Amino acid sequence: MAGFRDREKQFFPLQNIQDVVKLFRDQLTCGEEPNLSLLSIVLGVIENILTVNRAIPTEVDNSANLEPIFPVVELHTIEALYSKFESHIKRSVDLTKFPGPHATRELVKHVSDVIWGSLTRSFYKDKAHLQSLYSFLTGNKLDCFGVAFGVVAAFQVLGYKDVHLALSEDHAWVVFGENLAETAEVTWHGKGNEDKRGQPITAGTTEKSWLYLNGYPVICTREMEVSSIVSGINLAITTTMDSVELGSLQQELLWLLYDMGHLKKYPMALGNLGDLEEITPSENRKKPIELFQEAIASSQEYYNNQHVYPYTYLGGYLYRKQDYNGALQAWADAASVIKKYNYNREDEEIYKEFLEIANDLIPSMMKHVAGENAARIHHTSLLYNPESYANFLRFYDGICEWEEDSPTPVLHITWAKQLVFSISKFDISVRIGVDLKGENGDGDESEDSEDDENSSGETKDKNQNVKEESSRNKTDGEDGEQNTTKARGRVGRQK
Ligand SMILES: FC(F)c1nnc(N2CCN(c3ncnc4sc(CC(F)(F)F)cc34)CC2)s1
Repeated sequence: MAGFRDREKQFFPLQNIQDVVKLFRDQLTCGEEPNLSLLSIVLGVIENILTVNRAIPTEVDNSANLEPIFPVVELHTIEALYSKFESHIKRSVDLTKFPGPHATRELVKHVSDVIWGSLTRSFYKDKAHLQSLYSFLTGNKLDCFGVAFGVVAAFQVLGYKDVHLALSEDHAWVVFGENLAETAEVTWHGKGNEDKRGQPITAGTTEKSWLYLNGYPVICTREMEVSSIVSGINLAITTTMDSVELGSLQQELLWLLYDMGHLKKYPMALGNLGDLEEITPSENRKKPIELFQEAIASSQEYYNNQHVYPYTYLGGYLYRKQDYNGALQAWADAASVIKKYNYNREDEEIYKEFLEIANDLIPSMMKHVAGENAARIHHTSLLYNPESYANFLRFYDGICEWEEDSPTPVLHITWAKQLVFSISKFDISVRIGVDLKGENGDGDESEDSEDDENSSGETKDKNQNVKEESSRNKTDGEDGEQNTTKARGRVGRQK
């Protein structure tokens, strides 16, 4: 049995974060493919101990031992799980019927059936911590992403190099065959949708569909498949508490992958790293805002700017930083992406994202600035800012265009009520386009409003972005736990 080569064995036992980083670095630089099954099992063992099976020593006085709890991961634990996966896959797939170097659709469907067939019938598929092979091997449970990843890891165990993970913002499938020209569903999506496992993903399916990113999904290399399991580490101990150690491990591994260029074409992983940096800034590393902007640039450069999450990552961050003008611009940009799609019943996740922005975040932002008397008096508030108003309108315009020609309606009475509430907070001067201050762009007074127009025909506005540093109240719970300070609703992976 192939099992482990001495090269992996030398890194065990894993006693701390640096040991795990060294194992990953070796796997990513050793010249051969990184071993997806090994790395998924290692992350699953650590995640399980730090979140699910948190053995907090009750009798020990926790306030005394400030040492964070990092589990010691023994070689025999990993070896046992790895060989269980390897033998399960090799025993279930008779390759004599599949001679060629490339996978076939029949074989992809069969491997998907092997993974699928091992899952316990009744488990709550939305639960957290079901994404790794550890969950598959110890609990026979996998979430939607986990099944797709499991198929790809199984093909690596079988010696195939052409089966790779394809990722959208809320679904996963595989590409395979010569030049990765073939696609196949291998997992389910959402609730109450019949799975289409084995079927190709055709142009008809992907066109104007957010779930398939209009044909611009992330096509993973082996190294990007490693990025996907690192990005998929779930820090949640409870809905309000995250593991500090697990977050630190995820952050270190994402920087390792970033430095090696394996996040370059993976906008969501860049956004994930930006979130981690907001919570626990690393010295001498890029700032969150830079990472969110790199995620946007990645989508623009590699995915025809068809991804929405890069803009909502940025919008959420700016909102938390109370840079409300910036947040409105990012959300208007997000709406300018979604307007190119038609909304259908399998797109609920992105619907929830825009619903929260329109009916929760923007209204509470308007309430917040309406109370800022100083900004009101000096007209520096966004309520007097024509650019903010323009972004606000562009946001709603994008959502209306998204709804046009869609088989499923988007807007309903709550959207309309919240629109009326928010729009009424803008000052009459920006809504009717009169510049009450009478100042034009170059600062001198002039009655004639024509002069206020600059070359691009926009009314220049002296308003600066209204920014106040928000003091992020991070309160640590028990030793090694941290209240999640993320203001956004969870999307995509199951929390
Ligand atoms: F837009 C912001 F508010 C977001 N905050 N978290 C967001 N997530 C975080 C995690 N996430 C992801 N992060 C990395 N890779 C992937 S691949 C994928 C689709 C599926 F799960 F494979 F089906 C989801 C996803 C989904 C998007 S968007």
